[in-house]
Amino acid sequence: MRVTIDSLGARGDGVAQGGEGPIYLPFTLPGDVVEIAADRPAGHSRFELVEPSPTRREPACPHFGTCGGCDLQHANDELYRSFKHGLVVTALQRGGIDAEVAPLVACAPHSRRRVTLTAVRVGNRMLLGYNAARSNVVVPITACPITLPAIEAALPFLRRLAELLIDRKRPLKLLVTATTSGLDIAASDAARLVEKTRQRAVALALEAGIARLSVSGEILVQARPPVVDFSGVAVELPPGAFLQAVGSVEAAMADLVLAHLAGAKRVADFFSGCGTFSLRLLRKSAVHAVESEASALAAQDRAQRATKGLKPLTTERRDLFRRPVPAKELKRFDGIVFDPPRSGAEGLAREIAASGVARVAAVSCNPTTLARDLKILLDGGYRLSSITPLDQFLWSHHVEAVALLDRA
Ligand SMILES: C[S@@+](CC[C@H](N)C(=O)[O-])C[C@H]1O[C@@H](n2cnc3c(N)ncnc32)[C@H](O)[C@@H]1O
Repeated sequence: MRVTIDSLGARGDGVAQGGEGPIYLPFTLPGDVVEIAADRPAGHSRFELVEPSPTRREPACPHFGTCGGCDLQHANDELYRSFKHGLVVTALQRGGIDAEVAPLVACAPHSRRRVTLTAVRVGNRMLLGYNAARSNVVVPITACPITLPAIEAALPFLRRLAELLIDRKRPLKLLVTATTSGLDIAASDAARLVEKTRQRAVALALEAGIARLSVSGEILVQARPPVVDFSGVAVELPPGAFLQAVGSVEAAMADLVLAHLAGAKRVADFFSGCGTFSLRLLRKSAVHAVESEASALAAQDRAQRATKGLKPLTTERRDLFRRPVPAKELKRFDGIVFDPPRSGAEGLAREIAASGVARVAAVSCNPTTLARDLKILLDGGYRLSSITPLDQFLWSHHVEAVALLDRA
């Protein structure tokens, strides 16, 4: 069957209309004409590109098409950016919200400061890379044009490190973060380390000049504390702690949040992590930071104490899904920022809606749960003053957004 791709689906696959409903074809673009051959031998592509769309361009990476990390390297910038913008527009429409969406804040290639690599042993070979799309198969990589050059250059070292740490029975994960003091590597699902392996891993890490190596939360070696800079406030990252993936996009998110909450005297930062927003807000507002990870709260507390001229910070360890802060306790704040995991912050949004706090900034990595939470706030009397999509996961189908609200 010959079809023309007419749109992109939410996961970045091309969509064509077949007789029995939509057909999703990975790595195709609107305007592509493809021949679908369902009777091809197993393992072969189910379709052939007959006529390429004018929106195609040469992918930047040799692994594009097999590696599952990127969905859309073959799309030109205009199509790619309108796809990401459209993800937020569609989520708002489906959530019953009528709002204008600001242009996408884009990120450049070679800007990602954090990646998670997977290593597996296949026979005598050790493969280090990313999973293929929707699969457990690891595609070994020799390049990764989304990451900062420091991470790409470390791939040979990371392969040698994985050889030492890998457990034969399960995939090893390496969370690699480029900090201002060097690479921070947090390994998980590693083999049980005997003393000799431990020493070899430490020697290898020191020789490669990395800042810190930790395995399953235990620091094996720290040559220098891994530090990130939140607009002039230096924070020492706990092993494995959350960090926004691209520094420039994090700064753009923070600019939006800070401009909206300017003038607030007491701000609550929910799902605060290591203080991405709270530490920046502290230049002008007192902040109460709430988060489930004690190490992340301790990191921002230390950073606040070590930095001159900041307003007071209080921290609270709390499970905000099980125990959202009640509306009556929120009334002591005049600004709120919340930045939950993908599942969103439904319970907290209900409390905020009932609180009457003047200004709210909602940050999200999932447009669908964001739309649900925004609807709760709008129904509770808030007005949406802007919503901005931001791209931290270049060439993927993921998009972040910052929504700014005040009382109507
Ligand atoms: C998307 S991150 C945002 C962190 C921070 N705002 C930032 O920009 O770096 C979500 C944060 O929520 C925290 N978290 C996850 N589940 C939580 C829960 N049930 N209660 C409170 N915090 C939680 C995570 O530890 C993580 O730091």
